[in-house]
Amino acid sequence: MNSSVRNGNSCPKESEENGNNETSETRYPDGTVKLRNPHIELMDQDILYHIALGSESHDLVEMFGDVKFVCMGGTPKRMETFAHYIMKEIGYKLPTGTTLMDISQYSYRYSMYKVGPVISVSHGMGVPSIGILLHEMIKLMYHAKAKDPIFFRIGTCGGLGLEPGTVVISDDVVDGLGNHYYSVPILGKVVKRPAKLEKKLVRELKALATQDDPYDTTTGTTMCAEDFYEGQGRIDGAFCDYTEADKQDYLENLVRQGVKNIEMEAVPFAALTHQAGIKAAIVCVTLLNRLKGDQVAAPKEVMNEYQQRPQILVARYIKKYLQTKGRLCSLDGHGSIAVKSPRRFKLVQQESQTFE
Ligand SMILES: O=P(O)(O)O[C@@H]1C[C@H](O)[C@@H](CO)O1
Ligand SMILES: O=c1cc[nH]c(=O)[nH]1
Repeated sequence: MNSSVRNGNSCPKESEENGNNETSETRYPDGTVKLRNPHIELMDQDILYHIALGSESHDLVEMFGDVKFVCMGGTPKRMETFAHYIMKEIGYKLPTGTTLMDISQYSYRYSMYKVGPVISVSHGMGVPSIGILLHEMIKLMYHAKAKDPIFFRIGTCGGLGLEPGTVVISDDVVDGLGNHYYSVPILGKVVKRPAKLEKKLVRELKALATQDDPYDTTTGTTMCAEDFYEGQGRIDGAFCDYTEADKQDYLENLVRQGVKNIEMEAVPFAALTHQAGIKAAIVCVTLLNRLKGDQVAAPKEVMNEYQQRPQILVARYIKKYLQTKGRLCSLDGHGSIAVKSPRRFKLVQQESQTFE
């Protein structure tokens, strides 16, 4: 098949690309998500196959209408852990005798938990896997009529010149060719979707890192690779046709271009949330310094502790947001929010930045 590049029409015009593409094209005035797909509303039902939900089989407004945050990360275990952690952090109480359930368990693909206004969902590894999940999560937010949802990726990565365990908030993303867009072959042509993250959200997250954190939190460009081994310049895959020196040159060149970390989902995550007009951020912890090696060799306990770090930062954001909105957190255990009178917390007073 002849593959050509479809330009222009597929990329929003520059005027649409300020901020997070929050134009009348991407949001309804009440903050609910607008789908840029005319076919969906003409369908009798929309089956969200990979998360085991459907617009007719489930009351999605009742189940998910209160969602404010969609947090995703690679593994089901991390996202189950995050669900329990955020439950404690926001003071959410489950009804007596109940436990958290994996809402998508019968998809046998992704795992999803809901804790009041927070969804915690696994996305698997790599671009196609997170791409499919993003289509279905964006449609879920649309069907649920959730207002102004914010998406987070809570991930792991390889660092470039950073101490292992450093938290990186992505302020830009590139693919393995240095492109700032998501290239998707559609109907035999490559469509380019700008991969953009909202800078304000990056600054708000960075401001939540404290001097007391026993690790660094930094911002920078994230490279999204198509593969863990050769795609990230490793020499320990099943195949390798380059030398250690070639690899070192490549990684050092990335550093000169401002790349701080390498993972495998940043580009579709930034592009599809941007396309949907959804605020989004990527927070990853480095498991190793790629300038010093390829093997992920940290012991399990160390790795588990590292993985909590992005969760801690995102939980601070969620707590602060709910505090600022006066919604922390007399949750009644049924997914609805009983609003408490707003309290101004020390953290809110200390920070000069406010949430919209
Ligand atoms: O969120 P995770 O830890 O899955 O992110 C990175 C990128 C790939 O999915 C995976 C490779 O080990 O880890
Ligand atoms: O080096 C690493 C570590 C975690 N995840 C990646 O994609 N790369």
